[in-house]
Amino acid sequence: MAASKFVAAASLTHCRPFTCAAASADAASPYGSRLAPHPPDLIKWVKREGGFVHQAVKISRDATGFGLFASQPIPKGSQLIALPDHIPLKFASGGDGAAPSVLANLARHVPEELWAMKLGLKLLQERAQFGSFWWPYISNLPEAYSVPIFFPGEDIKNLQYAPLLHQVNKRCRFLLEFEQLVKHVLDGVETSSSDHPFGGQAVDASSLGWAMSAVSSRAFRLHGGGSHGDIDIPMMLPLIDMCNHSFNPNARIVQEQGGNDDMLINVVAETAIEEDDPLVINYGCLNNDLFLLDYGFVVPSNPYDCIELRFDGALLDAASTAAGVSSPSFSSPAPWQKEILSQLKLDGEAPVLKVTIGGQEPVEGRLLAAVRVMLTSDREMVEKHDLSTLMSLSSDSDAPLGTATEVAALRTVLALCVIALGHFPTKMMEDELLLKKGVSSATSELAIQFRIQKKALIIDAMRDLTKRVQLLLSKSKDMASPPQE
Ligand SMILES: C[S@@+](CC[C@H](N)C(=O)[O-])C[C@H]1O[C@@H](n2cnc3c(N)ncnc32)[C@H](O)[C@@H]1O
Repeated sequence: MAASKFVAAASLTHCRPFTCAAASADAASPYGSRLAPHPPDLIKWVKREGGFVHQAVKISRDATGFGLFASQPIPKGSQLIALPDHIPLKFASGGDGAAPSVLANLARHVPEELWAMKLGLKLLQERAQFGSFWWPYISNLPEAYSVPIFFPGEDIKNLQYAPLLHQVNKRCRFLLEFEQLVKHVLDGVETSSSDHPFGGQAVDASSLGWAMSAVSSRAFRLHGGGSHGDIDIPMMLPLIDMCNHSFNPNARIVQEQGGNDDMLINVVAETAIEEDDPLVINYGCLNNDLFLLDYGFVVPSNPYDCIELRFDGALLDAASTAAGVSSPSFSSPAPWQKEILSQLKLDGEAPVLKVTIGGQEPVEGRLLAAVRVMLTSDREMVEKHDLSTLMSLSSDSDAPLGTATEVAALRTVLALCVIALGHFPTKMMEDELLLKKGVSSATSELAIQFRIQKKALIIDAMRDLTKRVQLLLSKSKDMASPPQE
């Protein structure tokens, strides 16, 4: 109706549009552009609002966009940043202490695993509102994110790794469905009404995706404090979220209970920091799937990266046969073997069939134990060991069920690795050549880096397992041959 269109147009003058401010694309760092072309100084804002920022902390451009750096040496243990309770952006934060009902209603439809979307709704609301307390912070947020939900379809395919493709598709589907739901709910709210959470603006999958990515790449889950007790509350921490990630951090977040049940959030120097060093914190011991999905980057040689496989009798029979086992029986375990598989949660009620290769161990303990147990008929020998021994690959020459079984088990896992590598349409050398020649976009580069890292970790696991097999074989040969005179 014309009348309501007029109202909508009028009300939009009171809200900030979701279309981004024109910011120049930055070739060195395509994700460096911010929502506002010239956002206010975040350090000054935090100080003005009662926070503390160490005099040597500065914000500078780097390859990731921006980061925090030390402008002079900082001694270990120094307080770097402190944020009082009213600065973090939380879902329930707002004038009256409770989320407005339309927003709360929308948030109820967000599944727990996509918690970032819930806080994202609050972020969008504050982004839309002229005069928002958090605008100095929000205007400093990146305009775009390098997470795979924004990859062109070709680069999603270029990831070549089914578990991640599944997650990306799930998130994209959710955003498209949620867009419809938001539209439906907002249809029932007058655009000029103060109940409208986005100042009368329509919200589409793209702005929802922007908000979800802003939160997933920058929010921290910290103790709520006060009435929230020990519950982890996701919150966006202005300025603190300018710290980039490292598994060797020189800073960390520490929470402190202030007066009136308020929570003070501090960043403290964990080591002495040299002049010009970046201030880095550990985002968590995550695999590259999560780093890419939530943060839009890949950690090279990530010690927590792994590949997922499904524990499947037919797949394991094929791997075992390829490894030279004459008649493997993964598809038809004996009752006593089935019992152990159930204890490993690989059979029985509500099994967890996802197993991993790589990461902290070359092969997940549950998979190793299952393969060992399935490749022996010696029930008595198996029953001499507890589950943790069967799951462990502690020393190079451990063979709890005997050398022959151990060699067959490790070769079966090696064959699984070969099968997993075969699922990637390109070889690692081809990928490396592509990167060397130069690819056309940052998203293609990220997708190729991601799949190179997956292949590299499989190859590392294969090297480790091969070494173990060789050691076992040489040890058993030594024992078989009589000592030389
Ligand atoms: C919490 S923000 C850190 C500040 C961010 N660099 C900026 O420009 O606003 C997290 C984002 O920084 C980038 N980032 C952080 N650590 C990184 C790292 N080790 N390697 C590459 N990118 C990183 C990623 O884009 C990530 O989503």
